[in-house]
Amino acid sequence: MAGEAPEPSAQERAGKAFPVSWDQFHRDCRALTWRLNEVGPFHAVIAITRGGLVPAAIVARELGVRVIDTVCIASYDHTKQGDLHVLKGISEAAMKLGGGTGKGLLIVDDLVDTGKTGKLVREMLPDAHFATVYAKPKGRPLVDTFITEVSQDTWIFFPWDTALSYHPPLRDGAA
Ligand SMILES: O=P(O)(O)OC[C@H]1O[C@H](OP(=O)(O)OP(=O)(O)O)[C@H](O)[C@@H]1O
Ligand code: HPA
Ligand SMILES: [Mg+2]
Repeated sequence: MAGEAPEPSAQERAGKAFPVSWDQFHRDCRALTWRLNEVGPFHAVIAITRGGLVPAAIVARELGVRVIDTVCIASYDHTKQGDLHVLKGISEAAMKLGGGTGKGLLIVDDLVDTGKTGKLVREMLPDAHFATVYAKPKGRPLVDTFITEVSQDTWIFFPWDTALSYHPPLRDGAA
C-alpha cells in the first residue's frame, strides 16, 4: 500500500552482523568434524543445499565419507523467509543406506536460524544425525552437533555471499 514502510527483512531485524571468512569457515568445519568423529561412522552425508554443500564437502573429506546426497530446499529470498519448497528430495539410494529412517546418515547444513528447514529434513530422516556449523537459539534444539552459537538478532554473512570492498576511513564518517 502507498505510504506504508516495507516490512524489514530478517537481516534488517537481525541488526548485528557476523561476517565469516573462508579461513574461519574451514576451521569451524574442521572443528565440527572433530566432534562428529566421536559420533560416527556414517554411511553417507546429506547436504541441505545450497548452504550445506560447502560444509558437507569439508566434513565428508575429513571423515572419509564418499557418498554424498542432497536435499534441495529453498525458503529465503536473500533475507526474507517465505514458504519452504522442497525442490529435490533424498535419493532412493541414500534412503536405502539409512534403512528408510536415516539411521547412520549425517545431515549437514551451514546454520539453523528459525529451525524451519532443519525440522522439515528431520521429518524426512528422523534417525539421522543433524550437524550445522552455526546455530541460533530458536533452531538450536533441532541440531545434534554444532560449533558456534550466535544470538537470534545476528545475521551471519558467509564467504560465498560476500566480497571484499573499500571501506572509507573513520575520519571521513565511516561507521
Ligand atoms: O532455520 P531456518 O530459518 O529455516 O534457516 C536456515 C536455512 O536458511 C538458509 O538457507 P536458504 O533457504 O537461504 O537457502 P540456501 O541454502 O540456498 O542459501 C540456510 O542455509 C539454512 O538452510
Ligand atoms: O544468518 C543468516 N545468514 C545467512 N543466511 C541465513 N539464512 C537464515 N539465516 C541466515
Ligand atoms: Mg540453506
